[in-house]
Amino acid sequence: MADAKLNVGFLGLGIMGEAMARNLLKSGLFASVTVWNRTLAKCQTLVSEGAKMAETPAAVVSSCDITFAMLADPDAALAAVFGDNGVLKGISAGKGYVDMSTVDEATSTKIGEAVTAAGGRFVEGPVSGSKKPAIDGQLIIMGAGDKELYEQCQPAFRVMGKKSFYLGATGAAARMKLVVNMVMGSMMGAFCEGMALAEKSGLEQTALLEILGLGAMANPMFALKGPAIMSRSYPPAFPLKHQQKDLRLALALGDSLNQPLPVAAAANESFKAAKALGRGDDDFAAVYEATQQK
Ligand SMILES: NC(=O)C1=CN([C@@H]2O[C@H](COP(=O)(O)OP(=O)(O)OC[C@H]3O[C@@H](n4cnc5c(N)ncnc54)[C@H](OP(=O)(O)O)[C@@H]3O)[C@@H](O)[C@H]2O)C=CC1
Ligand SMILES: O=CCCC(=O)O
Repeated sequence: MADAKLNVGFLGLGIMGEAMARNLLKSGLFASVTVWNRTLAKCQTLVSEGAKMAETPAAVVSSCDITFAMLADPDAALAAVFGDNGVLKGISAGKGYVDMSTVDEATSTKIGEAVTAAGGRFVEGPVSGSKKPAIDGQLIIMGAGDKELYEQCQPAFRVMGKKSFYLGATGAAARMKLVVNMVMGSMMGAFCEGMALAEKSGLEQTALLEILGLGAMANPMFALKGPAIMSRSYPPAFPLKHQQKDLRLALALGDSLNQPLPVAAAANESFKAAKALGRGDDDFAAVYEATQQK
């Protein structure tokens, strides 16, 4: 992307995608930024800020050199590529497709093989960091797949993130992201149980937060989510349904390798319970609600 300005596209304008696409737009590095979202009305804000809009993934890809995607889950990622007027209908020789959604290796591999069979190039690029890091362009990007495309994406990755890692062949970044989010979900599950036990045993949750924050377990997630848990108010930054999806996919990876994952399996049960309570669209800190069931 160093020479002539490229036309870039973005599929999926949810919590993360809208912020990431906005940063591409604001950077001024690209000749154009063309966006698509399944619910097309959600494109309007970015269009009012200077983005172009296309009515299908195929139309985005055919008008862009590189298209990024940030979609909910494996079903969404596959639908955008293989569906009617999907990515495959717009791919041609040399075009790049970079899927930044959190999906499993099988999904990513299927997409990568189809894109390359059509003459395109493929990188998977899932991210760590939530709504605020996405807004601030401070995501951590895990890349794998076509190394040349990964290098060509560096200017875009620097706009969206603070650091990117090239991890190897397609699948490596998907696996890394699932491992990272398995640890995160397990930590959040344990943290919420601690908050619940503190409260039930007559301790101040604020005191627990302060004590945890001063010791070896201090971390930004407890500091950020602790107050939300105390107020039992969970505006979504990372929707709980996506955290449960990531635990489910990580457990499936563990199954396929005979890797015991008892802590993650228990955390997954808590997230499933919270989802059953109707908390799927709340922030993943709402797993606390599963600890409040009688
Ligand atoms: N939020 C976070 O903190 C982080 C999220 N992630 C991952 O990033 C991805 C996006 O997350 P986030 O932005 O929070 O999610 P949102 O739920 O806010 O957005 C999901 C996006 O996927 C689209 N979508 C859902 N189903 C389909 C489908 N069948 N076909 C096409 N498009 C579909 C939605 O379109 P529509 O508007 O029409 O519903 C929307 O654009 C997920 O994989 C998530 O795990 C990774 C890091 C952090
Ligand atoms: O996949 C979501 C990750 C959220 C985070 O890293 O804070």
